[in-house]
Amino acid sequence: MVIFKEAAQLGDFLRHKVENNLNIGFIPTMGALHSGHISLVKNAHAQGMFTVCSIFLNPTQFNDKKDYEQYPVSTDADIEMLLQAGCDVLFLPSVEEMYPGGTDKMKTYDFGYLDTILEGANRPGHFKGVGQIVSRLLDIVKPHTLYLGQKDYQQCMVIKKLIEILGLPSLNLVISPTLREQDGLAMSSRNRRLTEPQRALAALLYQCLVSIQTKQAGGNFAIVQKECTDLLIAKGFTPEYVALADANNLQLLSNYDNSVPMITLIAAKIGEIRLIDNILLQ
Ligand SMILES: Nc1ncnc2c1ncn2[C@@H]1O[C@H](COP(=O)(O)OP(=O)(O)OP(=O)(O)O)[C@@H](O)[C@H]1O
Ligand SMILES: CC(C)(CO)[C@@H](O)C(=O)[O-]
Ligand code: BAL
Repeated sequence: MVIFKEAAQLGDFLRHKVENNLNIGFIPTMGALHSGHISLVKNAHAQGMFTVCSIFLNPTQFNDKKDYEQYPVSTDADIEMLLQAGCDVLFLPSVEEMYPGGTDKMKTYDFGYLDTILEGANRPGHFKGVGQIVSRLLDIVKPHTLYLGQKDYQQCMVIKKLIEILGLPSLNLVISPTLREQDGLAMSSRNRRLTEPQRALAALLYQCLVSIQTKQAGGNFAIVQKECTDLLIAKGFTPEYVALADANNLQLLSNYDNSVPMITLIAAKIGEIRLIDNILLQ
């Protein structure tokens, strides 16, 4: 695996690979890698991509300074995992490399409705920062296929819109299923910050999602939503949302509606750690 810290060098290297008929598969991450990230790398590798992963803790997408400062970092272990997974290139830039004119100088994108609900409403400025960094990364890496995880479902929709705004119709987007721990907790870098008692409770998010799915037949979402919210609060969580939406466009639904594909999404804090999860209803 080749490691690059400079955008221009990586760009030159990848241009050469494309001239030699390789397809670039790109997996952007913020590091502290786990098996969920590695599943994306392995997927790209299995699809015959020349596989590029980036690790960059992007300051502009953190609305909470403490969350940024305490985000787990484990670069040596990350490199080892990427090597094992068959990753071809790791891009490991500095903040200066990604924001050469400073973080204020970057172009921003308007994601409209998507930025006003759920993660957008609860993390002001978050998607603006995601748009800034993903547009910069796409410009450097110029991938054929971009690999993202369903755990960040709203982010996937925002990036889909970004791809439209940037006018990149040939860029293929692959969204991979959420990898979970044995008790159902979605794998997440932030899980590392959970204390043992917090970790023991954390699978409650997934259990709530499953109960929202199970109770859909003839059910009343408002009742199930309240049950989940009350249960989360009783167990010491601070829920931010327990939502049901049209999976095509994230229009929020006040009740189950079998005429559209549905997704249920939760965000809740346990102590200082903010966790999100979702499942598509079947
Ligand atoms: N459990 C998972 N299964 C599959 N893909 C995942 C999983 N967790 C994260 N990803 C995907 O990996 C990519 C990089 O995510 P990121 O580096 O933010 O990790 P993360 O675990 O989501 O971190 P955190 O939840 O703490 O923000 C994103 O596309 C994300 O959706
Ligand atoms: C897409 C991303 C790498 C942009 O910083 C980040 O939001 C993430 O890891 O999901
Ligand atoms: N995993 C999405 C990026 C973030 O939480 O900032």
